[in-house]
Amino acid sequence: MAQFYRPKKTTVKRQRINAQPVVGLDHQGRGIVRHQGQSYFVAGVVPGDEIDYTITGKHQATCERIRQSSEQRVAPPCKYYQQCGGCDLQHLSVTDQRAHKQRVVGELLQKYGAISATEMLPIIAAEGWHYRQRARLAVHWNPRQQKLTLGFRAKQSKTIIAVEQCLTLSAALSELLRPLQHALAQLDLVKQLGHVELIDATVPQVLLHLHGAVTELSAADQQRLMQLSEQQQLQVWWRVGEALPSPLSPEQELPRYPSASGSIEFYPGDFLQANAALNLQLVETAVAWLDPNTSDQILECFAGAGNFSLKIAASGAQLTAVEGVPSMVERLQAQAQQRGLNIKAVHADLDQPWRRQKWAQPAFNKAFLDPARAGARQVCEELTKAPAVDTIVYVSCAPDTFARDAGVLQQGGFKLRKVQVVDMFPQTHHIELIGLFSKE
Ligand SMILES: C[S@@+](CC[C@H](N)C(=O)[O-])C[C@H]1O[C@@H](n2cnc3c(N)ncnc32)[C@H](O)[C@@H]1O
Repeated sequence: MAQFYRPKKTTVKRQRINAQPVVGLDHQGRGIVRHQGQSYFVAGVVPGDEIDYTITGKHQATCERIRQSSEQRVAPPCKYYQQCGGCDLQHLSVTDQRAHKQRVVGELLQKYGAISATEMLPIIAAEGWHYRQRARLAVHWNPRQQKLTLGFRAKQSKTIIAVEQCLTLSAALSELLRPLQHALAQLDLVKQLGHVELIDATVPQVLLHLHGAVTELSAADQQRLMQLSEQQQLQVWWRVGEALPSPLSPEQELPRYPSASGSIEFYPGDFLQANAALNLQLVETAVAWLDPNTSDQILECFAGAGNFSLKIAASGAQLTAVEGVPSMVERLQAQAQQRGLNIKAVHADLDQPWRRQKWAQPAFNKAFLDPARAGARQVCEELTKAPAVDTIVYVSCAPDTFARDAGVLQQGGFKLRKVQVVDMFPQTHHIELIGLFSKE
C-alpha cells in the first residue's frame, strides 16, 4: 500500500497568561498578543485592552477576562453580538474600524508582494448600520418541539442563533424577520427548508432554498406564502439546488437593483453587492479609474449580471464580459441588448488557462476584474502575458488574495498606482478595495 507523508500533529499545551496588553489587530480583526516571541490571535479584543487569555492553538488564544478596556473599545449595540457570528468588530468604533482597514491593506501588500501603492486614497464610507441589502439566513426545524429557528450561525459553530432584528440589515429586511419566521413555521415543506435569502430590491424578495425532490408547492403552502407576500408586500421565490428560482406567482416580475447605469434586473440568488449605497460609489470610482473610451477593447472578468459591465460599455468601449454562472451571463447579455451596448457576455471558468479560449483576444488593451474571495491568480498570470493590456482595475473583497495577485502582476511588469478601500461591510473585518495597475 502506498505510504504518504503525514506531518506530525502538534498538540499545544493550554496555558493561561494573565494581565497582558493587546498590541495590534490582524487582518481578520483579531487582537494580537505576544508571549515568548510568539504571536497569538484573540477574537473580541482591541489594541490597548489588557487581558487574561488562554493559549489554545499554535497561534490561537481565547480571552478569559478584560482587565482594563482600551479607549478604542465601544459597547456593541446589537443584543445578539456575543453569540452571533455575523459582525465581529462591533466592539471597535467605526472610525477605528476604518483606520484599521486602511492599515491592513498596506500591511498585506508589503507582506505578500513587497508592494506599496503609489497612492493610498482616503476610505470611501457611508452609513455604519442598516446597510445590507441581502442576507442569507440559516433555518432549523425541530419536529419534536414543532419549532422553527431562523437566524445566523453562531461564531465558529453550526448552531443557529435566532434573530428577530438585525442592525446591519436594511430596515425593510430587518422588519421581515419576525413575520417570516412565523410564516415559515406553518409550511408543509418546513422539513425541506435549507436556508433563506432576503434581498432588498424594488420590493423585498424572499428566496427559499429547498432540499429533496420538491417539484411544486402544495396548494396550502401556496396560499400561506401568498398571504405573507400580500401582508408584507414582498415577492417569494423557491429553488431546489442550482435550478433557476421559481416564482410563487406566475405574474411575478424579476426584481431590479439600483446601479450606476440604471437599474439592473437579476434573479434572486444571483450575486449582489452587499451594500447598496456604497455599490454605487464603488462602480462610479472603479469605472472612472478604468477610463473607458470608444477606442478601447476591454476584458471584464467575474462580471456577474453586469453591475460594472453596463457602466463600462456605456462609454462606447467594446466589452467582453466573462462570468461563470450561465443565468447571470444570459441576464447580462439581455440587458446589454436592451440598452444597445457593445457587450459580448461569455460563460467560462476563469480558473482555467486561456489557451484555445475563443473569447481571449490579443486586442484587449484594458482589463477589469472583480473576483470572489479566492482572488484571481490564474487571470492575473494570463494578463501578464496579454500583449496589449496596459491598464487593469481590480476590485477585491479579500485584501490577502488581492495582495498575492498584485505580486503576480508586479512580477509581470505592472505597477500598482493607487488603492482605495471601500467600507462595504461596517462592523465586520471584511474589506473591499479598488486597485489601479498600469504597465511600468
Ligand atoms: C464578487 S462577484 C462580482 C460580480 C459582479 N462584478 C458584481 O459586482 O455584481 C464575483 C463573480 O465571479 C463569479 N465567479 C467566481 N468564480 C468564477 C470562475 N472561476 N469563473 C468565472 N466566474 C466566476 C461569480 O459567479 C460572481 O458572479
